Amino acid sequence: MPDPGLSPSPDAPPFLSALTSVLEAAAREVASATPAVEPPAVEPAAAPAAAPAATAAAPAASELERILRGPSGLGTGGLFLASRLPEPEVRTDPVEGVPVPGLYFHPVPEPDPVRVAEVSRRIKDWAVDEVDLFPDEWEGQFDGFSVGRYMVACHPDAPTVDHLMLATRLMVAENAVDDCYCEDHGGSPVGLGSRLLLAHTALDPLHTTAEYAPGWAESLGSDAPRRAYRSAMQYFTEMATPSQADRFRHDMARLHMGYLAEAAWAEADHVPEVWEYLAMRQFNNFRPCPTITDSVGGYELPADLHALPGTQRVIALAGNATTIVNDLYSYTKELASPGRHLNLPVVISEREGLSDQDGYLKAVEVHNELMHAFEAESAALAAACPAPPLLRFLRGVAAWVDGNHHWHQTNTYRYSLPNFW
Ligand SMILES: CC(C)=CCC/C(C)=C(\C)COP(=O)(O)OP(=O)(O)O
Ligand SMILES: [Mg+2]
Repeated sequence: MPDPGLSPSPDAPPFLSALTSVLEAAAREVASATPAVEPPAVEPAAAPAAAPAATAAAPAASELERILRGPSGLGTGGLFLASRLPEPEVRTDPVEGVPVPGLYFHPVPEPDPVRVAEVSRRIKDWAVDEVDLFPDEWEGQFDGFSVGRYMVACHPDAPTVDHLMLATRLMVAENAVDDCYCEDHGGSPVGLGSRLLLAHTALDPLHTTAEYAPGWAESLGSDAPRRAYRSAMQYFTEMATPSQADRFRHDMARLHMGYLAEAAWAEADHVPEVWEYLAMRQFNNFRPCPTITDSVGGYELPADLHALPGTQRVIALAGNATTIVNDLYSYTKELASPGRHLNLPVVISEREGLSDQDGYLKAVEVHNELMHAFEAESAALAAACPAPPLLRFLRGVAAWVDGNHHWHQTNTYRYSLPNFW
């Protein structure tokens, strides 16, 4: 059974080692349960059997064999890339920025500087020449975001820079919508629903009559966020499968719903209950970034495996952990911004009568509990359904979680820690 590129580094955290040992055990089981001869290169597309529920017991060997094969039939050959990718050069020099004391995270090496430089060059060209993203006075903030470094750190298995650019354009476009529609670059809760819905049609197109279609099409070029969404989505749909594009649209609708809840509370100057805030932050969330890890990796997690309740829970837990990381590293930036910017430490302090410091420290504990739950559930899912595309997807989500922390910790242009220790 070829290793689908899942062998973790010797110092991999226990969670990843567990994933790998599950894959090796599954490989042994399938090898012992199946003849040594090579299966036919292309099998007639069989009617997809119901995907096995993520249960404590591993699926039967025949079912396991079907799952391990992944998607088959015409046109699926390209979904399985060479299992060994060249190891990118990584630097071990010390990085700027210190981690939040007490935070549970996995350090990652500094991303490959050659890839970082190429992605940074290409994304700047795209932003300036293709979508006219920002006025000159915002160029420093664009550069300071270091999106090239962010995406190379979060997608270590991307086979090419073209694949990395899929994630990078979307990340920039998503932040442009957040900054310009919701936050401090002209954002406002007033009328946000209308702006977000019209921008969403750049991802999820309007299907209408010949008379009204031109007005809609022209609107997609009317502001930088919509130009960015339109272009980034065009590039994405050219390389992703229709199922992956549909998954992404669903995740972006979740994101936009989260923005609307946050705006409703801002408009009323309301501080939600802690659980209400956590619910909002599960939607106003990095989720649309890790869930494209398969598209950026050049393979596909089949829709039936993505839809498993176990997969959905793992994705939600990972997204929640990554987004609370942002709350913790952006805390001082948000305290300094106009008005009251809600984040988990602020809401805990306000709702539970704790000092700023104690509210922050409790938010760290909430993050750690989410991270442990993510890793435990991911390992359980891998054991219940050890299909190579799912195992690779789970590893990709874990890599995104780790790269996201690395970027937040080391982006000292954008973030700094409170003096609570
Ligand atoms: C890239 C993406 C999908 C973003 C989703 C929502 C979002 C902007 C965040 C999760 C980051 O939160 P926040 O608005 O607090 O950003 P900063 O703290 O200003 O970095
Ligand atoms: Mg923030």
